[in-house]
Amino acid sequence: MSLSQHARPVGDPPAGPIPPLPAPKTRKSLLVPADVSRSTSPSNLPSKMRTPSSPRPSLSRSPLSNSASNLGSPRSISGGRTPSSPEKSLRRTVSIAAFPQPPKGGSRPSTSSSASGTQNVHSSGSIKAKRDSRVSVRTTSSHRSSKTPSLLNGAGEGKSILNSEVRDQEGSPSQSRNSSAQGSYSTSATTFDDVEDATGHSKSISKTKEAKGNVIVSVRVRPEPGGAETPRANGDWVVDGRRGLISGGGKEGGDYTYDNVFSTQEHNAKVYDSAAKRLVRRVMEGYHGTVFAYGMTGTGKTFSMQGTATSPGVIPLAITDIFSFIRETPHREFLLRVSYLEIYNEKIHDLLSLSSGGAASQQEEIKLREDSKRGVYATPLREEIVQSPTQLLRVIARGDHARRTGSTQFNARSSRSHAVVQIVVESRERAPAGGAHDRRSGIAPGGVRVSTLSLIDLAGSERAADDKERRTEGAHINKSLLTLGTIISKLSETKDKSGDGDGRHLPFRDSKLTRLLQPALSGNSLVSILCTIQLGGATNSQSSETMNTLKFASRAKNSIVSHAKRAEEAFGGGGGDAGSRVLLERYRMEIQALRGQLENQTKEQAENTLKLEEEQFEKETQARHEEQMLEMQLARTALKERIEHLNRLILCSKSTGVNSHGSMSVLGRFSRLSTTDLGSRSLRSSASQSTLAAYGHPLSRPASFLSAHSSIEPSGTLPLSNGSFGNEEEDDVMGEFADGNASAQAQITALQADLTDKNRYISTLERRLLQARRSSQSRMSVGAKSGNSVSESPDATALLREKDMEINELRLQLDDKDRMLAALRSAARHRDLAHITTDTRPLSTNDKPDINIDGCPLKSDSDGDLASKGREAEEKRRRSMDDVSRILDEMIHDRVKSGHLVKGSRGSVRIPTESRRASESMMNVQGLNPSSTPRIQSQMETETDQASA
Ligand SMILES: Nc1ncnc2c1ncn2[C@@H]1O[C@H](COP(=O)(O)OP(=O)(O)OP(=O)(O)O)[C@@H](O)[C@H]1O
Repeated sequence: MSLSQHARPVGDPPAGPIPPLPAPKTRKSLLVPADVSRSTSPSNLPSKMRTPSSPRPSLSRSPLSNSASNLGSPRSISGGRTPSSPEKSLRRTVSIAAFPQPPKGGSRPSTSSSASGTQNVHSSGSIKAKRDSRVSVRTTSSHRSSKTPSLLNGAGEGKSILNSEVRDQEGSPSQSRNSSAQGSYSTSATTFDDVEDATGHSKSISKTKEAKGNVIVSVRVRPEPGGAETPRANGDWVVDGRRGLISGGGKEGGDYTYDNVFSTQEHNAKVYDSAAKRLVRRVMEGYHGTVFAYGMTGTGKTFSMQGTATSPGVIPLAITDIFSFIRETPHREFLLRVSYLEIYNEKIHDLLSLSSGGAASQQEEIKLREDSKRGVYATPLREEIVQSPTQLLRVIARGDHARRTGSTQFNARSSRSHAVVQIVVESRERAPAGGAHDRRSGIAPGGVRVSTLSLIDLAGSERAADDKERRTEGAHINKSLLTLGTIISKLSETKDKSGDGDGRHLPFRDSKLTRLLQPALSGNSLVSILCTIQLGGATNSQSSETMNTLKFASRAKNSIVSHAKRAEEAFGGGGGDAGSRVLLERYRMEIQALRGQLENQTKEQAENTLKLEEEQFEKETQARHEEQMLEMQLARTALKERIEHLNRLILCSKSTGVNSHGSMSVLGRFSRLSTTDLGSRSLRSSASQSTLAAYGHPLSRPASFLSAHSSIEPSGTLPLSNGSFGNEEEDDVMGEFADGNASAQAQITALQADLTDKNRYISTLERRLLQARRSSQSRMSVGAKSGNSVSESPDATALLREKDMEINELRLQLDDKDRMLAALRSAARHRDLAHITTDTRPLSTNDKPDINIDGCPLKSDSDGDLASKGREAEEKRRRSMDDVSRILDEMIHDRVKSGHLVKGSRGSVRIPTESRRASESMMNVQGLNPSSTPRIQSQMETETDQASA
C-alpha cells in the first residue's frame, strides 16, 4: 500500500512515546556545542537511491566534493558554509582521501578504498579530514581480530579496541572481492579461517567472550540527503570507524563504542562484510542467525537491508553468500525455503501470499506459536523453496512489493511495517556413510540440520504525525520498538543479577515484534544489530532519536548474550513436528518412494508388454488356425463335392450296370464282381464301408449304400433293367426300384436318408476338425509358453505324424474314388459289349424283363409288341449308356483339363500331386478309417487296368 506523501514542517515537536533511556554505560566526554551546524559527509548516492521525503529548506546543503580525483590525497572539505567559529572546529579527522569511488556497473563496490579513520562532523559545517599517518586507506571499523572464535572473530566487547596498526594487518579483511572458480561472488571474508572449527576447540576463549562475540552491534551513519552538510545545531559528532567509536552529541551525548561504526561513506558491501557475512556463513553451518536494522525513520534501514540495484544491501548479499557457500560445500546438500512476513499495526501479514495490492483482508490471520524445537514461529505462512539466488531474490522482491510503505515527514517511502525475511536452511551430508569430515565447516555427517536466517527491516520510530493513519501506524511501531527497548534494558538487568538472560520475566508477549525476536534475544541465535542514525538531524526529535538509537545499540551490545549452538541434526524418519519439518529428509524419502513406484511401474509395464506380446502371439496363432480352418473347410467342401460327384457316378454306373438278366448288377461293370463273383461285395459297398468307418457306423447299414444314389439328380435317374444285385441286399434295393412309381418314392426316401447320412458325416467331420484345431491350439500355446516351437514338441510331432497318416489315408480314399471312376467307365464299356450280344438273341417270354428301363412293370402284350418294345428299351438303354459314358468322359476330360485329374500312360486317371496337397488340410480329419483300402485299391487297380486294356 503506497501512502500519500505527507509533508510536515521541519522542527515540529516530537510526539508519542519514546523508549526509556537508561543511562549509557559509555563515557560522556564532549561538550555540547551551543550551535551545532550540520555538516555533511560525502554521499555516494546511487542512482536508484530513494529520495528523501521532503526537502529541508532549513538545511544548508553543500554537495561534497567526492570525485575520484579527490581520492588518495588528503584534503580539506569546505562546505558552502563558513565555519561558525574556529573553536568548534574540533580535533576530529576523517580520511576523506579514502572515500570510496562510486560503484561501477552495478557490481559491489570495493571497500578497499573506503573511508577510514575518524570523521569529524564539524560544527562549522565543514568536514576536516586529516589522514591518519599510521593508517592506510583501509577501514578499521570491523574485525578486531580474526583469531577469535566468535561471530566477530574478536571479543564482542565494544571497548576492546586494538591498536589500529594491528587491526590493519590482521582484522580488516581485504576489501577486494573476487570471483570464485564457479563464478560465485565471494568476499575476502570467506577465506577467514575459523579457528574454533579448525582446531576443534575453543579452550582459550572464555565463554562470556564467545557469547558476546555472537552478538554484533553496528552503527551506520547515513549521509545527509542530497549530500548536504550536517547542520551544526546538533553539536559535533566524531565518527571513528576504525575504533568503532561515535562520540559527541553534546551534554546528552558521550562516547559510544560498537563492534562496527560505519561512516557516511561506507558502502553496503562493507556493511554486509563487517556486520552480517560471518553470521550468514554460520547459519549455513547450522546456527540460527538474526540480523535486524533499527533506527529512526529515514535513516537508512531499508537502504542497508535491501540496498539498491547498484549497491545491494544485506539481504541480496547474504543470498549471494548463501549460494556461494553451497557451491563451496559439495559434500553437503541443501534445501532452502523462504518466507516473508510483515507486522503491520500489530497484525502479521504474509507478504508472499499477498497480491501486489496488498489484499490483506482476504488472508487468513497469521498467528505466532511456540514450539520447543522451532521456537516462536508464525503460522500459516507460505514458504517457497528456492534453488537459485535469482529465484530467492525474486521471491523477496515480490514481498517487498507487497510491503506497506507510506510517506512520513522524514521519508517519502517509509516502511510502515516491520518486515521479516526468513530463510530456512536445511542441509545434510551427501554421503552419510562416507565419514568425510569437513574440517573447514566442521560439519559432521549425520541427519538433516535446520537453521534459520532472519533478516529484519524494522519500521522506523517516529514521534509525531499529522495524518491519522500515520499516527496509528506510528503508535504501533513505537509501541513495539519501546517493548524491544524495554526487553533489551531488562535483559541487561537480568544478566547483571543472575548472570543469564533467559527472558523468563521479560515482556516478549507485549508486541508481535518482540515475540518473534524472542528466540534471538534469548540467546538461541547469533545476532547482528545494525542501528542507523543521521547525525545532522535538524530537529530536536531527530537528535533525540539519534541519541536513543545510540543508547539502544549500546544496551543491546551489553545486554544480549547469545549462547547460540549449532542446530542438532534431525532425522526425517523421527516423529514430532521438527522431524516432519525437515523437508530435505522428507523429500529424500519421497524421492525414494517415488523411485520404488517407478521401478514397480517399470516392472508392471514389462509384464504388460509381455502379456500383450503373448496375446498378440495367441491372436496370430488363432488367425493361423482360422486360416487353417478355412483351408480345411474349403478342402472339406471340395471333398464333399467330390464325394457327391462320385456318388453321382456310382449311381450312374449302378443304373447302367443292371441288365435284364440280372447277370450284371450295378457292380457288373466290375466284371469280376458282377459276373464271376456275385457274392462278393460291390465297389459301392466297399466305398461305403470306408465311409461308414469314417462315420463310425457298423458296416451293416443298407441305407448308406443307397446313400450313394442320393446325390444323383432326379433328372439323372436311370432306369434299372430287369436284374438283381448279386446279393440279397442288392436284390432288396432292386426291389424297391422294381415299380416305377414306387421307385420314385423310394428314390426320394433313399435320397433323403442319404442326405441325412451325408449331413451327419459332414457334421462329424466338422466336429473332428474343431477338436483337432483346439488340441492343436492348446499345444501351440503350451509350446509358446515354454519357449519351444510347436514343431519341437513331441506331442506336436506325434500329432503331425498322425495327421500325415490321415492325409495319406484320405489320399488313398481319393485314389479309390478315382479308380472307382475308372472302373465305372470300364464297367460301362463292358456293359455295352454285353448289350450287343443281347441284341442278337431273340427275346423269349422267359427273358422278358420284369421291369422296363424306367423301372415300370412291363405290360404283357403281344410278342411282336413285346419284341419291338424290348428293342426300343434296349435302344433307349444303349443311348442312355452312351450318354452316361459321354458325360463321364466329358467330366473326366474337364477334370484332366482343370488339372484335378491326371491321365496315366494306360489311360488310367489319378489325382495330381498338387490336388493332393489340398487334401493335406484334411490332416485334422480323424477317424477316416481306410480299413478296406488296400483291398479296394487292388481291386480298383485291376479294374482300371482292365478298363484301360
Ligand atoms: N547510507 C546511505 N547512503 C545513501 N543514501 C541513503 C543512505 N541511507 C539512507 N539513504 C537514503 O535515505 C532515504 C531513506 O532511507 P530508508 O528508506 O532506507 O530509511 P529507513 O530507515 O528505512 O526509513 P523508514 O523507517 O521510514 O522505512 C532513502 O532515499 C535512501 O536512499
